[in-house]
Amino acid sequence: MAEIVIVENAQAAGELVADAIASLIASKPDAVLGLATGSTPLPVYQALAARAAQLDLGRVSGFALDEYVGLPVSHPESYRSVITREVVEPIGLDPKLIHVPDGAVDTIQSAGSEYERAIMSAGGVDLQILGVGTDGHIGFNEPGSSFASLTRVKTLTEQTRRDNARFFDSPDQVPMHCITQGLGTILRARHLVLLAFGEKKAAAVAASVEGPLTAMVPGSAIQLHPHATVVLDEAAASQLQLADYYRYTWANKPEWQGI
Ligand SMILES: N[C@@H]1[C@@H](O)[C@H](O)[C@@H](COP(=O)(O)O)O[C@@H]1O
Repeated sequence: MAEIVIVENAQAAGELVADAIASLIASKPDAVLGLATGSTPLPVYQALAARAAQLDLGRVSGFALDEYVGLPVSHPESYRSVITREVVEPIGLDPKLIHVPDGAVDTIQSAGSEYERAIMSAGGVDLQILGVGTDGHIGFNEPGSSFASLTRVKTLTEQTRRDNARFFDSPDQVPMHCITQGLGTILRARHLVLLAFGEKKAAAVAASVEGPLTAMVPGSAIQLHPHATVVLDEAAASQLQLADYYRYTWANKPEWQGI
């Protein structure tokens, strides 16, 4: 089972995950980070930006989870733009080392396999940051996604398009298709760190962490991973049956052990 850490708030979660990333970079200056979009990982990026001056980031590379298909990269809500604005610039990563799947329609047939090759040739992802959708999706792997899936095109559910409509002028501007790392791609990363905050994620978190392994809940794939950490606030943890056990385990964890 994943290690579940329940913290006071999103800011504390951001600090905790930034600590893990900082120690990864200290021991491996060419670390490969798996980057997620969405509002959830923002406290991690903010905490990293705050300590960027103490980190040697020149060789750190990154791979985003997903991208919309058919949205020009110059669009402010393309994930390429979001990653540049919220991750690369504030933290000061080298833009040449940051990869986002290519959502251009004319090359979409080969974009998935090219992305898989790029991840492999970088040596694989060391630490993958993940959020979770209200329907349990990770990346853009909607319910029904195979646990063995690799980077490919998916059709977004109505629920995901509604959830993401807040970033667009109207819901029908949210693209219908995306290209996303598969669950199989995500499971190859050496450490998964899934974050979730707020009551509206509580059901997806409980299903992912304690529910049965099922393609109906893509987040449940993390149960297959040998090193997965789930960082939650109280509201997101509110439907977990074993919450007291997770608190007890964390409180008694040796100080020298990170996440
Ligand atoms: N593709 C992204 C996911 O990677 C993200 O986890 C999810 C949740 O977003 P938020 O963190 O804003 O709740 O939204 C999008 O669908």
